[in-house]
Amino acid sequence: MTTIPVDLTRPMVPPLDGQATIDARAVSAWFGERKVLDRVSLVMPAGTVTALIGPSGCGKSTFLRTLNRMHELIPGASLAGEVFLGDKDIYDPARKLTDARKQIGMVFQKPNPFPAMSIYDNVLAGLKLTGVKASRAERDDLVEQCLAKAGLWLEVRDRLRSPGGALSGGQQQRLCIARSLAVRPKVLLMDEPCSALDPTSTRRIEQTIGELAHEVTIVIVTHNMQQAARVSQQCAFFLAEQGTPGAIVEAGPTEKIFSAPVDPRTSDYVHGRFG
Ligand SMILES: Nc1ncnc2c1ncn2[C@@H]1O[C@H](COP(=O)(O)OP(=O)(O)OP(=O)(O)O)[C@@H](O)[C@H]1O
Repeated sequence: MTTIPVDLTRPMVPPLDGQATIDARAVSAWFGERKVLDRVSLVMPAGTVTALIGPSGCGKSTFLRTLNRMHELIPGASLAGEVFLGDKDIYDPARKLTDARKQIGMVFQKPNPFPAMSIYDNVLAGLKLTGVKASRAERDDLVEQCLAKAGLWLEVRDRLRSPGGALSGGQQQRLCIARSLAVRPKVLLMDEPCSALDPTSTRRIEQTIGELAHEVTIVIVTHNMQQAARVSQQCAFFLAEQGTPGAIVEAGPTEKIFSAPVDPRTSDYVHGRFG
């Protein structure tokens, strides 16, 4: 019998390259005449989980939506600035909107699978929209891979033809993560993905975030400071003071933001003194 040498020091998933770094440069956003974000700049490095924190209404979700061109879908909404994915501006007029959406996926606060569609078809729903063709065997593989990465495979492998709406809330959210992964995004944006879930499902999603971070850059909006501390390596604290547009007060390594922030407003917020 011959033995095949295995290099156990090699990571199973290759580390992300700089192409998956998302870099927002002086992003401002308006709803009609009202400016809600003022020149926000933030580098969200490849392979890192970045948490966006701050009180309600300071522009976290708006900023997240500028990162995959969803902000422009809102009637009356406008924007200035640049968002680079790797070395390309996603707002470059020469680039197609669908490219940005394919490369930068999004998971919302409330799980939104197609309720009557099977679990299997839910995972592949994004592929159909982007016109990607795959054989039956390739589709089967992809469904298994994505459900496994989202931490749902073992729970649903025997009922892939059941409707997505028959799953629990936490399972539905992991199904939505699997659906986002099927188009092989470089970045995954998550807008309070656990706020509608119980503590056990929340911990399961947090575990999934930790597992995915090696292959997709993650940006998460959360109101839960413990969650930000548990899942992120970098934090950005947003604030919109006295009717001024939202801006970043401070951003840096999560440990520093929680234990030794520079700005007293950051310290007050992370220690629950306001917001
Ligand atoms: N569709 C919209 N039309 C008009 N104004 C909006 C719209 N969406 C958000 N806004 C306003 O933009 C500002 C920023 O809102 P945004 O939802 O980005 O804040 P947030 O920090 O994510 O808040 P929360 O934590 O409560 O979700 C708020 O003043 C909000 O009222």
